[in-house]
Amino acid sequence: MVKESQKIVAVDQDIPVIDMSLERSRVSMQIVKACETSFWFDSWSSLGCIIEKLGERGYIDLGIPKTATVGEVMAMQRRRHHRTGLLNQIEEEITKQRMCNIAGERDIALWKGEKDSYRNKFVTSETWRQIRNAKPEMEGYKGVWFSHSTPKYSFITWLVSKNRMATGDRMVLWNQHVNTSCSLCDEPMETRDHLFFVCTYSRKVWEDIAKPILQHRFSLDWKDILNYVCERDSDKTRNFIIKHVFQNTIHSVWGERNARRHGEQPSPVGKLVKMIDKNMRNKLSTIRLVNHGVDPDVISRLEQESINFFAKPVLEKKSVGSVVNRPFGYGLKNIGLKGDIGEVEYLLLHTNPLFLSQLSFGNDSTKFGSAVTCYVEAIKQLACEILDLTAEGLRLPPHTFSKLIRAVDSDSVLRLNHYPSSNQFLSGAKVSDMSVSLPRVGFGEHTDPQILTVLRSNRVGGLQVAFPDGRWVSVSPDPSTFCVNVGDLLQVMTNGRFLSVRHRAVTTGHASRLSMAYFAGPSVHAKIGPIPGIIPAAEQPRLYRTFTWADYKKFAYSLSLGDNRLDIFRSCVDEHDELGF
Ligand SMILES: O=C(O)CCC(=O)C(=O)O
Ligand SMILES: [Fe+2]
Repeated sequence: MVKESQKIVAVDQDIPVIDMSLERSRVSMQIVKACETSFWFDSWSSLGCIIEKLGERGYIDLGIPKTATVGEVMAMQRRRHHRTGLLNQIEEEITKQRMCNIAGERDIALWKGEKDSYRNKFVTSETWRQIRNAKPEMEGYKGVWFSHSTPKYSFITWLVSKNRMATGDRMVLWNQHVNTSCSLCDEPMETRDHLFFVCTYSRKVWEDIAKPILQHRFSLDWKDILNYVCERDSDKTRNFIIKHVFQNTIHSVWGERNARRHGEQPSPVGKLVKMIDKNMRNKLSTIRLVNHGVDPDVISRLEQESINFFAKPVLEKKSVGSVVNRPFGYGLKNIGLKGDIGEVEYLLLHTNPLFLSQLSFGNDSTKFGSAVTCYVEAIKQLACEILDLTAEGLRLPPHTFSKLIRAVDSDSVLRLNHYPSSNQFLSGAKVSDMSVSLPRVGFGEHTDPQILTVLRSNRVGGLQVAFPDGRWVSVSPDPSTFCVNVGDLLQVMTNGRFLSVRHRAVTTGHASRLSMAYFAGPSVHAKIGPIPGIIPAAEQPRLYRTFTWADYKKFAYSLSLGDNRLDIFRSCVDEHDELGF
């Protein structure tokens, strides 16, 4: 039983290791009945753990071996009289248990929960609460620890909020001759509250970054800022952005301060602002949409139709594409025209109503067609809402982006991807031939070309997103939400303020995965380039030249899936084309 409770603590490597011999008496498991219960190490009586009361000497004093169970002691032990009261008390407990006559019964493990209640169900969170030593909540902890925070930023913010950084006022306590002045502005005493965000340098950084977000709540006072950052905002995205920007600024200002102390060249305010802005954009290249308002029926209808479709024989599936030109229609393993291969089959559909009306899905034509149409209509609406919010955030006219999607000749597409389970693997390998737990490439690494992608998958995971530091991070599957990815065109139009996100899908074959990706694109004739309102005149050069979506597509077809398709559109000179926005 003791081993059992130790195992529980060791399950998750992220949970700190806890010495159960110290915690056992307070914690987890109580044994009310006896034959597998350790006499010494389980808490079977009102005295708690006997080993903790007597120590190892107790084996001799009581004449009971270390490995004895309560059941064995009940059966064998004859009552003895001792000189010490505690030993006699234990003898009494043994007698009491014997009178209950439980020796031969099986154990029932009860887990100690809140308010000292016991139940036979194990709940990790309750056990964790029992074994941890809860300290009072730290002031401002909500601004320090939050989900999806960047650990290195949270860590520094934690130290700063506890005022534990080696600022001038603290260093002078250890060494009177230390230079206490602020390395950023030469103020004679560098304190936490001065460095963040009163100093002329960090104040400018904070103003540039945070004023547009915080507006009338903008402040330079450390306490005010921390309080505001900890407030709950009903808008979760805004909440996240504020916290992240706050932490990122602290991290960057501290980095700049250290660099200067160590004799490095000062960075101008603009450089730091750009860096923080870029980090933020990287964080937001993929977002998850919850409470999106799309009718679940519309989603499940298309999901069911897709399942039915992919269950058909390959020849039948291929016939769907017979009336349309490549790349539309059914695809099996081959992605694009350059030999990219994945463990996937898909159906690529143009969302133009005329195109959809030309498709034939055999007997199920009307049902499939109407499921696709309803889904596309709902997701297009959602994509436009997101794009309008994006335009608002960038202080651009409201429909700057969405009007491209709403255009009658918008080139938006829908791809239904099916990653089969191991017994359906497309390569023809038998289950026994391969290790199903080794992830295989389902859809190779790439960025999505269009403006925005709205992606939904079933309960099976597989989507991974590349982080700037090179890590691949798995996106947990949640069929009730959508993942929204920034596409190449949005990167161009925002002159790199948003970055298209590199992602891929892997498949282990444990279960069949279905994803539905709506790619919101403009008309093929649309001119794409950085939107004039977004280029802050002298500070940031125009990163891309103007091109049409047709130009991009033509070029993209000549490349492999993972190639960078934007490099050739990078501008060398500062152009001033008429974009018509
Ligand atoms: O299936 C997925 O999760 C990703 C698919 C994808 O990236 C795509 O279709 O472009
Ligand atoms: Fe994609």
